[in-house]
Amino acid sequence: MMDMYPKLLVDERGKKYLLKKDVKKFGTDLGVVELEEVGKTYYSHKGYKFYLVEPTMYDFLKRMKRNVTTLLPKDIGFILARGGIREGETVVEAGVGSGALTMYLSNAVGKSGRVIGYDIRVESLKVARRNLLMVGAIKKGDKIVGLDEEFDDDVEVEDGLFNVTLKLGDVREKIDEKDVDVIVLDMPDPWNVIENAKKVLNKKRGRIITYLPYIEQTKKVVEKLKEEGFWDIETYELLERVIEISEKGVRPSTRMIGHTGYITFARVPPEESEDDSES
Ligand SMILES: C[S@@+](CC[C@H](N)C(=O)[O-])C[C@H]1O[C@@H](n2cnc3c(N)ncnc32)[C@H](O)[C@@H]1O
Repeated sequence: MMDMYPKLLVDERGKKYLLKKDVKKFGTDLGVVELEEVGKTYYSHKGYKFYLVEPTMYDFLKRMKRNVTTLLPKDIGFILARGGIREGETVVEAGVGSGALTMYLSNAVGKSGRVIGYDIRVESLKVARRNLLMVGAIKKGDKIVGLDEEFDDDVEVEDGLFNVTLKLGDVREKIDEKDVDVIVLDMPDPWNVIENAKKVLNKKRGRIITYLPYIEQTKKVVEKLKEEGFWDIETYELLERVIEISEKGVRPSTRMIGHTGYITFARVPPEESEDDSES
């Protein structure tokens, strides 16, 4: 994983730096550190302590390039858990944005599953492609379907999952995949996707998940889901509080994120059975 930035340098204050694998010397305001093996403690020329370790996916999420608002861990985690997204499933996602959610979807469905990420913006797809390449969700040289462009990648992850396909496309018009287990929509007008979603979702376990910043949008999507017979519909908003623990005492941080989005979950209706005789 994360072959391009396989090193995470952490100073005594907890400040973190993602470093390229060939970096052997790094300068900070706490001095210059000579770096060798990952998994060791080093000291700068000023005597400050540093850890050199592997970054987690969370470290990468916090520092990756982005050109749209990305989902936060609290919402990503709940989408995976309440959505019941598991190994082997086929997930369609739109829009991919910078690929924050895509990274975690890729991990959840594993080697035997796949994630197909749509976006209508080439710039979003290119940023997502780069991020996903670095975490081994896509392979060096992989193209974006629908975009006639070759990529000359300088990153190669050997043991990635390689289970994500990126597509330039509007899911309001068409979803190419069939027998889809989960559709996740982080886009402004998901109600325009519900009819397409209903056609391609697996009737045994197909689910849809939408993420929207406004309650008016959420009401509109829920009304459309009901109209199309979707069931097990639930909407959530999650609040996160960081707890500060110090000598003086323990209390929630005085600052918190006020609002991110409303997350709605629903299941597709099964087909009518052919035998409609009453027993
Ligand atoms: C807020 S961003 C998604 C962020 C993403 N969830 C992440 O965590 O990085 C919304 C994205 O939806 C894309 N989008 C909007 N309408 C779309 C549509 N009809 N089909 C596909 N993508 C769409 C936009 O181009 C934009 O990149």
